[in-house]
Amino acid sequence: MQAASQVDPAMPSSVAHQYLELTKPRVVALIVFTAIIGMFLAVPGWPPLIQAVAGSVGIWLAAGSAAAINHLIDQRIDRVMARTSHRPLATGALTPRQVLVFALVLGVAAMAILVIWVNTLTAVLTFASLIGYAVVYTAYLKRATPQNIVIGGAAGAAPPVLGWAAVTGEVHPYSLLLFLIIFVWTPPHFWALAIFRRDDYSRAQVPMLPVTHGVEYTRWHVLYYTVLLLVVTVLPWATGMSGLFYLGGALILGGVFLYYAILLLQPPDEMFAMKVFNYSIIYLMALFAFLLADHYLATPTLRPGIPLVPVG
Ligand code: HEM
Ligand SMILES: CC(C)=CCC/C(C)=C/CC/C(C)=C/COP(=O)(O)OP(=O)(O)O
Repeated sequence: MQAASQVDPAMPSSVAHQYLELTKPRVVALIVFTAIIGMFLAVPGWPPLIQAVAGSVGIWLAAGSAAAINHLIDQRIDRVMARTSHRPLATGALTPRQVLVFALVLGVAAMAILVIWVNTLTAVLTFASLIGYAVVYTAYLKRATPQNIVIGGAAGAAPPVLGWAAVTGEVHPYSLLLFLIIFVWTPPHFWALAIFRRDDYSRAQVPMLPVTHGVEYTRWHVLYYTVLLLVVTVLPWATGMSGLFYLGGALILGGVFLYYAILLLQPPDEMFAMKVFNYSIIYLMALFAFLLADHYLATPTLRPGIPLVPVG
């Protein structure tokens, strides 16, 4: 079965659809979702409208630009791997020049929007994330070390910090907790998929963990990071950022993730790794939804009252 591909390769696709495909729309949708939750958590009521809307659009365009640059740099790899062989550059539907111009237009528009309507701090941090993913991860780490996605995960984990900074102009310690959650979530998210797609990576000579260290080793590392994730997701409650409603949700979602990770050690079938991968996406979406719901529903008295920073 074809894993989470964004365009059915059997269907004729419009030029607009090909450009959309370059932006990795579903991945970027979840990235922007986490940024928007960061904005809502940053303030007691509603976040300021202009900064919130412009911040979301700017982060979305920047992430789309980074994804398009990833397509450009990864052309050779994408052509070799079954999962990515339908991509616009791999099939020749778009030329490298078209992709470069598109990425530049998105990137420049993102920076202009963030500088003009949001703030310089958000623009600088977003630019750093763009370079972190498009250049540091894609051009270097991905080809250099099986720890590529652990280190490179920092770019994908940045959006809640970007969202928080967009509406407050500061990097708050609480926003770094949200960064930490996505950072620790990334290895089980990706390695589950990489286990299933290991032949693709092996053929493309990309040193992903299941290729360099084997499937068994990778399964254990999915489990280690899932345990760590369960611990890290308690921190928003333990530091007084979120209440018991969030904690309950985090423990249930994390418990299910842990159950999946344990089953993955002796999976019932070959497809099971993809079930873990798919659950990882539902997990992150639901965890951030719990953070948001808790922010508005839970009463402060349900919090343990150990704020990271002095209140007021
Ligand atoms: C270094 C960090 C990451 C790596 C290496 C990674 C890797 C991947 C890969 C290889 C896919 C399959 C894509 C496809 O088949 O087209 C995928 C899918 C996905 N990823 Fe990640 N990911 C990372 C970070 C993130 C982050 C930070 C988010 C969101 C917060 C995210 C959300 C998603 C979603 C929603 C999908 C499903 C896309 C679909 O259904 O087409 N990923 N990821
Ligand atoms: C500005 C900003 C917030 C940037 C966000 C960066 C971003 C778009 C992160 C997405 C992470 C991702 C899909 C990694 C997979 O790349 P891969 O090359 O390993 O996967 P592939 O084989 O599917 O291309």
